[in-house]
Amino acid sequence: MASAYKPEEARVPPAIQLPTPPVSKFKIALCQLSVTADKERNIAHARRAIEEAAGKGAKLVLLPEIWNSPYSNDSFPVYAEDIEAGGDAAPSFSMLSEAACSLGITIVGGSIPERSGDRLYNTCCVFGTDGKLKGKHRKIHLFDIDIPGKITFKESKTLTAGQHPTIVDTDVGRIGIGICYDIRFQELAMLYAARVAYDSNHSLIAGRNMLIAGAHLLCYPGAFNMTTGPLHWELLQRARAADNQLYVATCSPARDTGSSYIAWGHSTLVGPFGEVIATTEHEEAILIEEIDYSLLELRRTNLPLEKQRRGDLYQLVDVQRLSSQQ
Ligand SMILES: NC(=O)CCC(=O)C(=O)O
Repeated sequence: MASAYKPEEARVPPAIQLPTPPVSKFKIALCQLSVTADKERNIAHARRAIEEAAGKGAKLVLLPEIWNSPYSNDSFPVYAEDIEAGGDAAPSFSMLSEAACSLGITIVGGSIPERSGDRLYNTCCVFGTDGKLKGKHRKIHLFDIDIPGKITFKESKTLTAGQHPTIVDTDVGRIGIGICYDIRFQELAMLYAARVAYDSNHSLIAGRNMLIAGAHLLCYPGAFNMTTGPLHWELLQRARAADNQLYVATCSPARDTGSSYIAWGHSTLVGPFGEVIATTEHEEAILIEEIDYSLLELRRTNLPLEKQRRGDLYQLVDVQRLSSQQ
């Protein structure tokens, strides 16, 4: 007997169109920066890199995970900034806001240690072309791993995990944000990619730094390590891009073999077919590449995964959304 399955009826609620991005083509810059123990130098160095990227035509600049501080549990409390207080309490944050405004670009500001009350977070701030904060993502999945003889790290010794996925509407499209270890959790990327309208006007869900309905691009500032980096870094980026048929951009600090945590480097841009568009080695670099959003529809027409998804057998559930409805 023929199956009664009708994919277009199985989705609840129905998928909406991918939102039309405000630009079709633009240049993104991945600034793979060297990071030192000198915070002032790190800030000035990042400012120069952003300016150079903008001078070369980048409309979106992505910075690395923890670019203003060494990546260590000893350093996080020392270098942390009070983003909500701003001003002198948050010099890295203030620099990014000023740079975005004066250069007229969007900045996905990598991440910095953030202090909020008695808690510390690993936080990415997104700035619009007016320099205003458009979104703030606190790393949701803390990097706690133990591979004996290779790498052991426990971010949870000092950091608290964020509680919300973050998707931001910018002048260069709808961007889902994750920080490093967040890339391992495919559900987060799927949630960002899901073309499901929860609110009739797609407006912000009350009290949450979150908007759902079809990201064009996922940005992951990240500092993978010398053990998992060679095996997983590119694999995960390509998987997130191919599964969700969108762009994925990552940005790492440059490698410093003298530091306690040695970053893998290899900042990369991946297209919606899972193809590596551009990548770099482990030294300092500013990678500038074009993003062409017309490829999103093309690849989704080539491979109509959204129509073929078996919503009658499995569905992605946003548990926060469900619990806010109860
Ligand atoms: N900073 C991080 O989250 C590192 C993640 C990482 O190296 C991994 O293997 O995952």
